[in-house]
Amino acid sequence: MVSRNEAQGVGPEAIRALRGGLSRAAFARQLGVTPLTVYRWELPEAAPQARRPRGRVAQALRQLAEGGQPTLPSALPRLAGSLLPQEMSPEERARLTPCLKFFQRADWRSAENVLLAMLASGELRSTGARALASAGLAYVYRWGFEDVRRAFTVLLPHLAEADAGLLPESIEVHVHAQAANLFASPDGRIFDAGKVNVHVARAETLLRSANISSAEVRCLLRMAEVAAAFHLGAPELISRQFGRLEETLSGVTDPTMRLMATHGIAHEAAIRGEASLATRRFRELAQGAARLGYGLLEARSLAFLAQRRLDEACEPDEALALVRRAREAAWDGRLGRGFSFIFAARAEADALLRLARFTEAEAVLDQGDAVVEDLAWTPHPLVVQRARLFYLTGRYADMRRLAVRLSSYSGSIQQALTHAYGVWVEALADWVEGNAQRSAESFAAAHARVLELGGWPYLRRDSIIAEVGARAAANQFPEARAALRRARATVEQFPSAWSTALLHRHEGWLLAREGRSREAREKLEASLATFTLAGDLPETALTRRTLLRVAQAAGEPGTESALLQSEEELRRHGITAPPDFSPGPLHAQEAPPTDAAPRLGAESLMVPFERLSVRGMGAPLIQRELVAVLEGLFPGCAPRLEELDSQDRATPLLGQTDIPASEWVELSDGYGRRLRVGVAGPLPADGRALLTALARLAGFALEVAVLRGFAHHVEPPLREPEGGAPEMPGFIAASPAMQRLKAELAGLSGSRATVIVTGESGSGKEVVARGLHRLSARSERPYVAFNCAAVPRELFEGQLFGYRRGAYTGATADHPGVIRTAHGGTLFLDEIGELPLEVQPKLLRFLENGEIFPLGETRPVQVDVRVIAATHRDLGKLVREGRFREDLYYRLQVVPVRVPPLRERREDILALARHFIAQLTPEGQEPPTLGPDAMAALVAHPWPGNVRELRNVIERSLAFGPLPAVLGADRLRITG
Ligand SMILES: Nc1ncnc2c1ncn2[C@@H]1O[C@H](COP(=O)(O)OP(=O)(O)OP(=O)(O)O)[C@@H](O)[C@H]1O
Repeated sequence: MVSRNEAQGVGPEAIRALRGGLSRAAFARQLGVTPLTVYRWELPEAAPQARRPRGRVAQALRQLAEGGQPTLPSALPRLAGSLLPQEMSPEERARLTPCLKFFQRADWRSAENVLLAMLASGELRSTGARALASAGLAYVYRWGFEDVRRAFTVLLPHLAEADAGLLPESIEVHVHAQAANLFASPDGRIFDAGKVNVHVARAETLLRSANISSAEVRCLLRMAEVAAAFHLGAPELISRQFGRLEETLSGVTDPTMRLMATHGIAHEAAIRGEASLATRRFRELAQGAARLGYGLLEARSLAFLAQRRLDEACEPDEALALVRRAREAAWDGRLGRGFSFIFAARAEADALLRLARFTEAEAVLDQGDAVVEDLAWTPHPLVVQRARLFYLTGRYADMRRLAVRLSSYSGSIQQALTHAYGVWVEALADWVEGNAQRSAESFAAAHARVLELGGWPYLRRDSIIAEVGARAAANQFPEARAALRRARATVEQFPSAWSTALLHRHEGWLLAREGRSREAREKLEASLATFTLAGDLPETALTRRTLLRVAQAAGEPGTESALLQSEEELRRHGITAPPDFSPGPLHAQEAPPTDAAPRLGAESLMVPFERLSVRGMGAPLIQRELVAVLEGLFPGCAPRLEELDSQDRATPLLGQTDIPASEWVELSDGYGRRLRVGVAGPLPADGRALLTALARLAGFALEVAVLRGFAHHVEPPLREPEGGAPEMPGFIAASPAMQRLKAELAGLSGSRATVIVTGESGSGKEVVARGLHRLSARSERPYVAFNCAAVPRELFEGQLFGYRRGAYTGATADHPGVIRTAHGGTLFLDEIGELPLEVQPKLLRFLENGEIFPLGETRPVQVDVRVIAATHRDLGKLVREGRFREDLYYRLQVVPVRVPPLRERREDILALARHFIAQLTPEGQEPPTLGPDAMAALVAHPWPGNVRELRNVIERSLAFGPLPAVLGADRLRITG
């Protein structure tokens, strides 16, 4: 205790005793002085920098030291609280630590239950432990359930404790990190960028002074900064903060946090206009979150993926399916509707608008807006869809009201951007009301505003494209041309098939007004084609009407009735949008084409080339475009697309196959698979050349789509090992496909990830598994193969997980089980499709946390094993049939590796044959060489039994009689 004498003088000992368990910084905050001052008080009297408390502070401290009630300063009574236990006890730490596992697995429900139970039971006594538990709970509510307000309620008392300096530094840092994220959260009533900065700064100081090195805390701080920059609507700041976040991420091991941070990074790519990268990232994130069972993040990623795909002009049903999955993952009764729901609503409404399902679209927008209201969020994310709804259904007064709502938005979330959207909606309202000039000015103003703000490619693109049309309508041709150049550059920079189609329409309109009706029609045809293929009913109908009006103005006969039909089509869809804004006279300077025969030659290539070179199209759309273009170019020619295997056997993909094709051209699908496009004759004179040119262009477009990640299935990137292909003795890989596979295996050698190898029976799956083991750091440890098809059901669990003696009748001795046998090494689970259903959850548990429960054992056993599974069956089908658990399926699909059948890689046949001849020739004898007829026979055989069949053929041919010098076809005896 502090002696009266010491207290009188408030010497160093007295100060230290009064400070007790408080950090210097916390103690200093209590007293309203700096930590340096406290430091100086605590120095021995003799030290040159030593100081003593003075004045009212000294008086209050003396009173406190004497056990009396301090009168001044007012913060001091709180010091009494500081004498309660603050530091966590080892027992408390032991109780709290296991919760980390729940966070890492995104098991939010368990984390919530356990933490609530601990807080309610009173087993956590110290302020430190209680604060840490609450910070954990706030984390669960914020990231697991998107319930920011509940998170706040939980954290708030501990923020007061942190302010009062009542928390140990190592725990205070967590409280500030959570607080920073809550103030940065997507809730307009809570968001406060200033407070984010304060809490980040306080956490940073504590990290430094207490020397805490936690990558996870740093990552959380960076996430808070990024979110704050995003809500402020400051793209440049977002990019800068994202750079820092990415740097921090490298040290983070918690898989859930990695996903959360990666989600932010995907967003940043979208904001920067890196469309393909964003699509790829959202797709991967959705898969990663699904594997982890992190419903909310899966839903959010799917919502953004749906929006990305719509931008790429996917069919609306695809987007609706993604939104449906998002709803299932999060909102179908499991979670309240938070921020992410707004984006699911946006994608859903967009898709419904494309299907002309206006009432449903409006209902979805209303649901989304209810969340916007509840969160005091900016209304702009749903604006484009709402404005389109009003435009298509002729609700112009509503459109004006929407513009006012945006322009008068006074919230703090992306205010400037929201106002820019307001200008855009106003411009649209002017447009539909026929005020082209004012509309053009407003679109230009919206565009200028968003350029000033930086980033935000969507509004940039939408406003500049609209300006082209508005300028054209206002007869401002030079301005329209200037806008067109800018619009083209913008679409180049932020590719989107749907936006390109829109730009083509506006450009067509401009050309028509300039009197260049032939070119106008080509643009409009290109636009029409993309909208048609994308299944966008309203835009298709509107574009068709514009096209017909241009044709009519150009004096083309027969357009009257087509126009009537077109109006009827619009009516049928419930579209009341005016024909075109301020139509004005169209000049007909060019004679319309007079014959209906296919127009060939350079000119006729214009539209097809335009259609096939739209940037941002996905691979399926390109394929459909190719067939549609050919249909248009050679009417009645029955175009079709087929895939060819290495034996030239064709599988039809698209188009008509009942009329035999007379012309074929091959192209690649961008992945190296062969396609061919065919048409039935007779073709015009230069038809063949045209077909070839278009096939080449489509092949090129497909390749670009794959490279840019617009293809449907993004294959894993190949990681070339440093210094060329890896050494894998005995693994024959002469074909490009196997070379790629080898490089892929080398890329996987450093990882612990579970790999699933698929491929037909005998194709070499086990060889791949062994190769992977040999390449890995585990190569010196055991490699254990276990065939799931070879073990009787009732013995399965024991064989796999092991058992204690007496665990069941017949268990006469302990058995470690194959998993434990493989400890430190690799376990190859062959025929995983045969795994009994009842064992599947146990294997899943093992894959997730490395724990097994041997039979008869009461505690789990931790094992370090890398699993490589293999199957020749279609696991997806087994899942659909209910014979394989979906969760295990996704867990296994972390890294899929496909071994192609031998017929798809004929370059390997002779290399393998020579390898087997060398291997099977008895020692001391000269291996025979292959005769030319044998080689021809080997290469021609389809090898339904794959490499195993080839090996058997060679083995048989060497087994009978003396070895010949040259192995001829007669000795090979290939059957089947
Ligand atoms: N790339 C290769 N290089 C050398 N040998 C190979 C290669 N691929 C397969 N083999 C040989 O072919 C035979 C069949 O291979 P493996 O057992 O790996 O096929 P699998 O796909 O696992 O078959 P299953 O599905 O029937 O289990 C083995 O004798 C193997 O050594």
